[in-house]
Formats: sequence, C-alpha cells, structure tokens
Amino acid sequence: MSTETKETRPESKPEDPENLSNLVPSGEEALQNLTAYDDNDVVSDASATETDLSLSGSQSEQNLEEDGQNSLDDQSPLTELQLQTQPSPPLPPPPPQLETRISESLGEEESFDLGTEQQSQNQNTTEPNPRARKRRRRKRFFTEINANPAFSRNRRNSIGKEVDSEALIAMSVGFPVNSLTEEEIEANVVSIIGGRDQANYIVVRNHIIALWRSNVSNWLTRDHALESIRVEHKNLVDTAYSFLLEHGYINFGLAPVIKEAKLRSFDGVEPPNVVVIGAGLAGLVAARQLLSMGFRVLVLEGRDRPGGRVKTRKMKGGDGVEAMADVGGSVLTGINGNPLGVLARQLGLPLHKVRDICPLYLPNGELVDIGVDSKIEASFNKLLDRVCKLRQSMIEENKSVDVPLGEALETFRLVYGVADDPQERMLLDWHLANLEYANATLLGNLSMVYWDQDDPYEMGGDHCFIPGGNEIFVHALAENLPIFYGHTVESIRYGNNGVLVYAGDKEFYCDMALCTVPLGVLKKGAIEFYPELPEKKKEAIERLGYGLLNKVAMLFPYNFWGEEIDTFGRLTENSSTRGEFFLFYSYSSVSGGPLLIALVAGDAAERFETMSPTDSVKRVLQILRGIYHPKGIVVPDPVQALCSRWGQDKYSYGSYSYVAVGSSGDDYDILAESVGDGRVFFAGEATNKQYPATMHGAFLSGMREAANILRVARRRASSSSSSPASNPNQSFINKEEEEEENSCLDQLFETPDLTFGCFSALFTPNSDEPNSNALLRVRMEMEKPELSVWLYGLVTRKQASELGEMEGDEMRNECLRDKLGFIAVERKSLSQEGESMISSLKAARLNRQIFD
Ligand SMILES: Cc1cc2nc3c(=O)[nH]c(=O)nc-3n(C[C@H](O)[C@H](O)[C@H](O)COP(=O)(O)OP(=O)(O)OC[C@H]3O[C@@H](n4cnc5c(N)ncnc54)[C@H](O)[C@@H]3O)c2cc1C
Repeated sequence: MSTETKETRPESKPEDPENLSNLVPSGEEALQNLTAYDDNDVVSDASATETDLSLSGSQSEQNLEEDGQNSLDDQSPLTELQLQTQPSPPLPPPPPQLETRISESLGEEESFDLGTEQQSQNQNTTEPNPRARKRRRRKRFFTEINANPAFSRNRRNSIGKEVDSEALIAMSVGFPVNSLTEEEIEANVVSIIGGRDQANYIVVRNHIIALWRSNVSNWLTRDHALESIRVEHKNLVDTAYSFLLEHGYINFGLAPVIKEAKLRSFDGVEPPNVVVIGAGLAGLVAARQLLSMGFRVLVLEGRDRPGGRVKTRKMKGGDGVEAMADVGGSVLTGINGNPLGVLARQLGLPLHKVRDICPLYLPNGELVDIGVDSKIEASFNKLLDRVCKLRQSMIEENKSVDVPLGEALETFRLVYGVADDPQERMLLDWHLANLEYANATLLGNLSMVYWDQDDPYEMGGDHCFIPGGNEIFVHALAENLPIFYGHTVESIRYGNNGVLVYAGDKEFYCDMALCTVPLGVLKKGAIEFYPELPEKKKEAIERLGYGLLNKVAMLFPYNFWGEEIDTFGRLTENSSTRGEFFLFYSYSSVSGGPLLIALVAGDAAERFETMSPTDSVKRVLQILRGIYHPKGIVVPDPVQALCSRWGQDKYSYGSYSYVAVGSSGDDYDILAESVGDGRVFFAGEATNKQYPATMHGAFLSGMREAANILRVARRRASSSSSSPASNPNQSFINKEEEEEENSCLDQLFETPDLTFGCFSALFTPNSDEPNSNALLRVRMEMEKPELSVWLYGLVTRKQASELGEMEGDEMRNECLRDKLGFIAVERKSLSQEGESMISSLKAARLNRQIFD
C-alpha cells in the first residue's frame, strides 16, 4: 500500500498457546507476571519468568552533526545502477492521477478546498521540533468541468461551481472526473462509451452522489434525485440511481431509515441463498447489503467474534484507569469519501484527527534537530522520486523487470551519498521503517515498480481515530446478522448447481458463496477448493505479498508523554532493528485512558513474535525511559499491556497485503475474480486494487461483491432453467426443511425473553438498546384448533416491555393495531429483517451451546 500510516493489531487464540497476545497486570507485577489473553478476553496463566525492572535510562551518547550537501538534485545517469532484476509483469502505463486535495468536514456538510496541499506542521502544539509524519504528495488541480445541459434551466446560474464541487465529491468516492469506471462500463450505464450521453451521465451520477452525501442519514429517493434534472434525462437518472444504489455508493450504512429499507430484487422468485465466509469488515458489509437486496444470507465465522483484523480490546488497571485499544485496524487513512466516515456520521460518532506533529527522539532522548530532520525527510522523498523516475524510464523502454524497492533506494542512496552522517542515517532509517510499517513488510520484499500502485486512488483528507475504537463499527454492522461463530470453513465445493461449504462436521448448501478470508489464510491453503482454484488465481495468491505488523499496547496509570501529540518516534543506531518500536501512537484523547501503542515493523515484527512478551514490554519501557528520564519525567510501569501476534493467528497469518517483487496491482484484480461461473466470489482487502490493506478497502470490496452477486443472480434468474426459483432443491432452506425450521422457531420460543397473555417475545441477541428488535409471537386461535396458527412480527424491545405491562390482550391488540400499526404475519411471510433476526437468535443459541 501507499506510505500513509496505518495501525497495528494484536490477536491471540485460546487453542494455540503460542499465538497469544499478552496482558501485563498492574505495577511491579506487570513485568513479572504476564498473563496471556485470547480473543475471549480470558485471562489465563501467569507463568512468565522473573524480570528485572531497572532498565537503563540512557543509551548511546552519540553527537550527531548535520552533514553537508547531498547530490540528489544532480541528474546522474540511471545506468549507474547495478540492480539485480527480476522478471515482472509487462509494465502498463502509470495509473491515472487523482491527486487533487480535498478536505471534508466531519459534520453533516462537506467543504472542499482545492490546492491546499501542504499540511500545517506546527499547529496546536508546544513541541519545539514538530515534524510531519506523512510523506508529501505532489498534487494536481482539478480540471475544469463546464456547466452541463443535463441540469434544468433554473439551476444553470450556479451550475459551474456546483458541478465542480459535485465532481470533487464523486472523485473523493473514487470516480474518475470525466470517464466511467470499469464497474459502470460493465453495468452498461450508457450505450456508447465516450459520447454525449456519457458526459451527461457523469454529471447526473456526480449530482446524485453529492446529493446523498449532503445528508447520509437519509434515504435518497429516485424522485428526489430527479427533482433538479431536466425531465428528458429521466433515463439517465434511473440508470445512475440504480447503479449507485446497487453498488453501494448511496443509501448504504447504518442510519435507521437505511437499515430498514429493503430492495425488491426478487419479486416473484425465491431469493437465492448466499453463504458468506468470514465476518470481518468485508463479510459484514457484504452480508448486510445482500440481505437488504433480498438474498437469504448466512455468515460463517471461525472466531467467536466479528471484526477479523478490526479488534478493540478493553484494557483496565487497578485504579480505575481503563481504555479501549485498537489492536488491529485503527486509523481511518483519509476521511474524504471514506465509507467508514459515512458510518461515523450516521452513528453520530465524533472523529479525532491524528495530528500531523510527530517529534522524533535520538537514542539519548534528545529531540532531533529540526533542520536535520527536514533535510533528511526531503532527501528521503527525493530518493523515492528517483525511484519513480527509474521506473518511468523502464516503462518507456518497455522493460519488464522488477527489483526490490529496498535495493533501488539503497543504490540511489549510495550513488547520491545520502545520509552518510550517523544521525542522518538514523533519520533515514526511521523513514524506511515507516515505509515498512505502511506496507507491513521489508523494503526488500516490495516491488519497486508497483509497490505504490494504489497511490493515485488514496482517500484524501485527514487521518482519524474513532474514539472508543473501530469495533463500534463492527458491532453496529454485525447487529441482527445471522452469523454462526466458531465455524471454521475447511473446504468449498462448487459446481453448476450451487456450492457446498464445509465447516467442521456441518455442511451448508447455497446458490453462491462469498469468501472473505484473508490472503494469509488462502496462502496457507487452509481452505480446500473443489475443483481447485484456476491456475491464474493460485499464482496470484502466491505472488501477492502478505506482510506483518505488530503492536504493544500499554495502559499507564497516567499520561507522562503529554496530551498535545498523537504520535512520536524514536531513532536507533542499528539499521537492522529500525522497525522495533520506532513509532508510538498516543490514544489518550480517544481511548478513554492513558494508552500508548508501540509499533513493530519490518524485520523486527517477525522477531517480535518469537520474543517473550515480558521481554518485549521491558524493551519498550527501556526505550521510553531513554526518552523521558533525561527530561526528568518518570515512566511508570504499565498497569496492563498486550502484545500482538498477527503472524501466528490462524485466521489471518499476518497483517495485510502488499505488492511483492514480481507481483502487480493486477493480482488484486485476479484475487477478486469469481470462480465456477459465478458460484464462488471473493472479497477482502487483498481483492481491492485501489484500496488494499485498509479497512475502507475491505468495506468497499464487500459492497463490490454484493453487487456482483446480484448481477449474477439476476442473470441466472432470467434463464429459467438455472433459476434458483425453478429448482427448489437448490434452496438453502427447501420445502422439506421448512417444518424443521418451524420446529426450530418453536424451540426458540420455549424460553422467551418475555411472555404475557397470548404473546411471547424474543429480544435480539446483539443489543440491549430499547430500540433494538423484538420478535413478537401471538397465537391466533381458530374454531378448529388444528387451524390455529402462530403469527409473528417485529416490535422494539421497549414496545414489547410496554405491551407486557398492559392489562389484557384486548388492550394490547388495540395498541398494536392503532398505535403501532403492527401487522402479524405467518412465518413464511415474515420480512427479511424478521428472518435475519431468527437466524441471529439461532446463531446466538448455537454459539452459547458451543462456548458456554
Ligand atoms: C495490525 C494491523 C493494523 C492495521 N492498521 C490499519 C489502519 O490503521 N487503517 C486501516 O485502514 N487498516 C488497517 N489495517 C488493515 C485492516 O484492518 C484490514 O485491511 C481489514 O480489517 C481487513 O478486513 P477483511 O474483511 O478483508 O479481513 P478480516 O478482517 O481478516 O476478515 C476475515 C474474516 O475471516 C475469518 N476467517 C478466516 N479464516 C476463516 C475460515 N477458514 N473459516 C471461517 N472464517 C474464517 C477471520 O476470522 C476474519 O473474521 C491493519 C491491520 C492490522 C492487522
């Protein structure tokens, strides 16, 4: 991925004692008595070896001087380089540049600010030596768009300005300024590519996106979209609206009105069944979207929790200090157009901008001189520019070779004599470590040609934290979804008639399956496919890189590092350990307590997994004391600490994808391709060429595949012989199983949450909120008892309780009918929402049986 910073994660599995993140309890004990934790927050054994807390405060006393000139500005011939080259895929032209800077406010309105590339480096801080953490990017100004005739006359006056800002919003969401995306072309949004219709379509499409983004808590209707467009362009509005809706660019997310909406995609035919494998962001988003499209959906998740590589741990100390630590994905890397930013707005969550200031400390605790710092940062960026030029020349000469990025950078460094001085070398190493962090691997593994192929698409705007952690999103997305936890999928068998998914001793039959497991799991071959995946896909799985990043999260009794910074870094004299705790994230302002997270990148991330947690935490404290003791600041022991082990996590086997030498962005596309003529689909961060290795990339891949599944389902439904409706045996729940289903429901109602009169109610297992769902059941007695039926409907938990408090069923029925507009229906007519609630209840009960 690109160089924008991201966050680490830890994780541990109860089954595998090696695979544990670790907690450090309070005080002295903290380092002597490390307790292992797992995904269930189970605190087990405290058998760590004795540790010595007297860590040395000062380290190297090097006197570092600013060096003279480097000669990076020289136009030295590239042929001087002696690089070991490796074959790479043919070089395509460089990707389109979408580098206009857009800034989006975090409130309901969006504002845009063209060309304000430089971010302020010294704001809101008293730090004497602030530094910018992010690599600067060159920028292009947005090309002008002229007023378009698609708009009605009364809007023409202000049209130029509006079209510009609407185009900017669409761009921030990932749409090109004046062309169609591949998805749009595939969806046939216009009959002639490049014609006048296309130009009009683009304006209409941008307009609809901007309209919805102006109030993401609303359901944007087709009529509303049409209001400001001339009526003769109704077809364009229809096309653009349907495209955007079905592909999840509008009306998506967690606003109440959006959660309730149901598309009528399968009127008159049995909706197809989809099994989603994995309840990470990609799987959750896809499952939600598919349910809202009318599919029947089931999610199989190996862990006992949703979220996958998004995991927030509650940390707690003796004196009431506590904090929420994101041990997986943490930073929203660019808020403009980011779908997670939309969720935050819908849920009313504030965002905390990660401040750009990042002081760097020398091993002796001194702050790095700002002049040297700026100089080396500039040199580092120039080295990268040199690499860009080299690959540009390779593209022009059509040379299909690749070399490791690290090798190219080192060669240029030597050629231009950059960072010969020890302090400069340490600074350069810090930047290289930062690059290894962003890509979760050693620079020696990265493709020089394609490592930053996603740069042109990167989300603009601030990097942000979600106060309380990203699991807020996960829980909101997972609410009421039929997720079966503890179901590790071992094989997937697919054919013309459907898909069989095997998890333990259970098999699940479905029309289509969506596999969202991490690339690390695919690389391990942990899931067998029958027939085997196509060679092309297997090769892409092999080629694409999947790297490692780890974290140590430490909850301290108080904040000793100051409230005014969110990050600080430390330099090391040893290049080979440059990624070891090189960057610290402070979560004091967002996590609820004095929480510090140290990152471990590159080589160090691998070594870290073999170190004992006691030693790791001791080492971090040694570094922190090296920085703060010389300033007279006491660094206390943490009251709790944990270390991640993403590489040993059998549901991940690493942190996120990167473009390895010999691989390219095309491999992401190949990973995204479905197999078995539209039977098995793939989503997840490693299937998203534009936004790999990110939370929003995972989110968008889930949306993408939901749209693909809908397209294939429609195609199949229209060819009657293979329509799921015409072959009931293909249904996930067929007629024969209906009775079993009903008896299952009877079993659920054997232990209702509430019972009163002839009513009983079950609460959704995923929420205690008064407005969460309750499934109400009522017996309709008939004269002939054998004709009596159970009827069902959804109310809220609060309404169910209020009904329970009323006197007599007559009053209840009156309230249901007159006040709540409640209509009780037979089981088979229950809404999709009702069905998914039943599935959640069943899943929760099953999970209780497994885990209690
Ligand atoms: C340490 C770390 C720091 C990161 N920092 C950032 C950041 O700051 N910003 C950012 O945007 N992104 C960050 N990321 C990346 C981001 O977290 C991921 O890209 C994203 O969460 C991936 O989502 P996903 O749905 O593709 O995969 P996952 O979240 O991994 O979901 C896949 C799911 O499949 C399940 N599964 C696996 N195998 C099986 C099986 N056989 N059967 C059933 N279920 C199975 C897993 O348990 C998991 O729940 C970070 C990641 C890590 C690890």
